[in-house]
Amino acid sequence: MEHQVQRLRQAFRSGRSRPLRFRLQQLEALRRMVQEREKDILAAIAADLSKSELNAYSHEVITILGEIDFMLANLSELASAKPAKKNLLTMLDEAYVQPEPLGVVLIIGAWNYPFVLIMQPLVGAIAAGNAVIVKPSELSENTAKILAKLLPQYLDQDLYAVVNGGVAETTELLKQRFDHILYTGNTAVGKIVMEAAAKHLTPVTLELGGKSPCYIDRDCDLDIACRRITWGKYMNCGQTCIAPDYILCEASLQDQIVQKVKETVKDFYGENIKESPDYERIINLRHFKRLQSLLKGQKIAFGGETDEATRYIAPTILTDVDPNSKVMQEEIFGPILPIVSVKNVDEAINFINDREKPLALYVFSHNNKLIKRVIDETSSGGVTGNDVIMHFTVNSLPFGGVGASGMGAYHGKYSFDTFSHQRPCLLKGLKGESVNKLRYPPNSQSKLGWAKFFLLKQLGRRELVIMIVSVLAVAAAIFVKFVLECA
Ligand SMILES: NC(=O)c1ccc[n+]([C@@H]2O[C@H](COP(=O)([O-])OP(=O)(O)OC[C@H]3O[C@@H](n4cnc5c(N)ncnc54)[C@H](O)[C@@H]3O)[C@@H](O)[C@H]2O)c1
Ligand SMILES: CCCCCCCCCCCCCCCC=O
Repeated sequence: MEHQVQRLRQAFRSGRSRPLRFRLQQLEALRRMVQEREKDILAAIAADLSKSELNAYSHEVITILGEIDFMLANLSELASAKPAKKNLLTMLDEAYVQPEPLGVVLIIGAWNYPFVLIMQPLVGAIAAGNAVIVKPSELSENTAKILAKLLPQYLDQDLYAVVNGGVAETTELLKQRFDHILYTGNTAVGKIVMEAAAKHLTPVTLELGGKSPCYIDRDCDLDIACRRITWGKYMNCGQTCIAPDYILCEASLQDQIVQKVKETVKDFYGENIKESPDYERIINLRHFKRLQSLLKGQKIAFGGETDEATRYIAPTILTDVDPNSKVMQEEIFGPILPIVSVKNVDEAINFINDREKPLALYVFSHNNKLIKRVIDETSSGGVTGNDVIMHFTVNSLPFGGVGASGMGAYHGKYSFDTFSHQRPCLLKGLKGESVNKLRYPPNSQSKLGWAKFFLLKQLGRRELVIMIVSVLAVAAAIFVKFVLECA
């Protein structure tokens, strides 16, 4: 491992990853890889998640093609130096912020969207000019294998590497010094990653999970709300970090919601859900058993069937759920949708604020003021109003958590920024020592007065013009006086 990181560091130090032309070439190669090897990639994702290739394409491949296209179109602007506002003391100097690559970065992915969660940060890290090691999840082993096979065929092998393996390999990897780590996965391992990173003072982006609430207001089109929630909850068999984890609503809405979700499930997946190519399976037996245990003692209003041999769990709704029950204590990450009743929106807001900050928050209402109020009075990684999941798809929005759901963000410009250092640069000339005397010892009251004037005075464009005109006027007056006196 140490040797591998060293090799990448050496390649990074050679400066090869920095020129924009090189970064663009690598991103184009990545796009070629996705297009030319689409079949292999889809087959791997499909095998890992019992997913149809059509769904693998729309859940994972579209996002990556969009992200690569965004970077190709915007890289030169993102990577350019941005002029910075100056003060009176530095008025004649050049001040700008120059994004620079961080160095060698590590990206650790999770199994539930195994392609996106490696590739999307990788696009940002390459665009920002870094060397990168990616560590796909061992639980989605087919995608891990295809990434290890394909990435070296298309990308510069000295700058970008894939390490595959489980806890032992990741633990070893985390002993190495990186310049940034982006980790996606559960909170417990997030803490392990952050602790390992702290030993080297390596900054981290932690893309974690949590229980994302979904509040349905009485003043709402329930048909539409339930259709959208059904899509987002049961997509990928509920194994989506931003799936609506549970519903909060007034008790009187509960039965209607159950009925409408039930009808939508039938529309989406047919009479025999097991036969539907659009309904996935639970990733492994451990998660299957964990999910089964969440059903114990609950009122199952719909679904609840399980089949261990195929790790099938039907789309399920639990009603009258006690907030203290197990299903409300951990992120569900499966196709189980509890409904917890609240008296009104105030109680919903308190319910959300009494718990860890979630990765996503959803509110359904005709009343925009109510939606804004819920946003203003709570906190979460991201929000979608009157829909679920969709904020993930907008790459002009930063994607990430807050508090227990993570730190930092990526996607689009935010990925570029995450993997860059915003380097402040001030370039001065070697003249102007008369002004500099103000900061050289010995200090005095008068120097302090001038320092205050130069550093604290906020001059807008108008004041600057007045000042320049005044200086010119004084100069002109001196000149005229001098010329007239000499004449
Ligand atoms: N915020 C997001 O974008 C996002 C996306 C997907 C999943 N998630 C969250 O991730 C969780 C599900 O993922 P998971 O954690 O089951 O995925 P996982 O089991 O695939 O683990 C994630 C990564 O951590 C590594 N890992 C596991 N144990 C480790 C250890 N002891 N030391 C070092 N590395 C270790 C794995 O090898 C893997 O690469 C959920 O909570 C979900 O909400 C978040
Ligand atoms: C025309 C149909 C297009 C549908 C696009 C929907 C894309 C959904 C992508 C969801 C990906 C969510 C990944 C979340 C990562 C966390 O688990």
